[in-house]
Amino acid sequence: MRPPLRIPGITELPPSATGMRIGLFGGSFNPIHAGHLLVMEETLRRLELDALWVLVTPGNPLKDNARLPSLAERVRAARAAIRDPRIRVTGFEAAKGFAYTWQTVRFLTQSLPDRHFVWIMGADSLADFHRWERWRDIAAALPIAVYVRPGAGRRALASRAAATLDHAQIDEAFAPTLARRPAPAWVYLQGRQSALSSSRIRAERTP
Ligand SMILES: Nc1ncnc2c1ncn2[C@@H]1O[C@H](COP(=O)(O)OP(=O)(O)OP(=O)(O)O)[C@@H](O)[C@H]1O
Ligand SMILES: O=C(O)c1ccc[n+]([C@@H]2O[C@H](COP(=O)([O-])O)[C@@H](O)[C@H]2O)c1
Repeated sequence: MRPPLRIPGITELPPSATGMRIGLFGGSFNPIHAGHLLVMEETLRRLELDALWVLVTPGNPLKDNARLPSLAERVRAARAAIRDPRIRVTGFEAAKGFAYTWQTVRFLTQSLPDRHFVWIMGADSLADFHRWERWRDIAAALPIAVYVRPGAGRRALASRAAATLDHAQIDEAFAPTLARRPAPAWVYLQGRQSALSSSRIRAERTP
């Protein structure tokens, strides 16, 4: 029998977790803000997820991470900001030595094949998704939910990834079925929006 998988920050993974629908929300969270919390709340509800795992990245490979606060600080702040017990925060990618999302996705989908994982991203991330390492493998490994973000919608829907995956897009009316669909499958979720961004918060902090 497979030994139980331990992921720091993700408490129990009981046998009853089989079939659970779990959202994976990766980010730099430098810092976490109300826009992130809105995406978590809305995707939990609209995708009818059982749980959501916040994956605090050691560093987005497409960003300059020279001034990124430590992983521990960002994990701590994210935990302090989140009240919903269905949401767990982990920085486990760093401990595993994963620099790229395809590695995280492959590890989780292979280690826990009886869970239904969905990757969650804001619309700005879809616009750049074709620049992610092995992005086609990510899209082939698990369904993806893209959440609307002010100023990013047009760029996202006109992006290379959206065009390549056009055949796999489902109507948002079917969002509750997304997690159980075979990949590739993705949905673009419209809804309440937040114009907040970490970069704006950082800029306002700088004297
Ligand atoms: N206001 C928002 N609305 C929708 N999605 C968002 C919003 N803010 C962040 N996201 C999404 O949350 C995830 C993590 O984002 P991240 O931690 O980089 O925050 P950010 O505000 O985009 O940061 P920065 O401004 O430094 O780029 C990404 O998928 C991003 O698209
Ligand atoms: O794997 C990649 O090439 C890759 C490129 C850009 C972003 N990502 C991931 O996308 C998530 C969002 O990153 P960020 O910085 O926009 O919050 C986070 O989990 C990153 O590790 C991953």
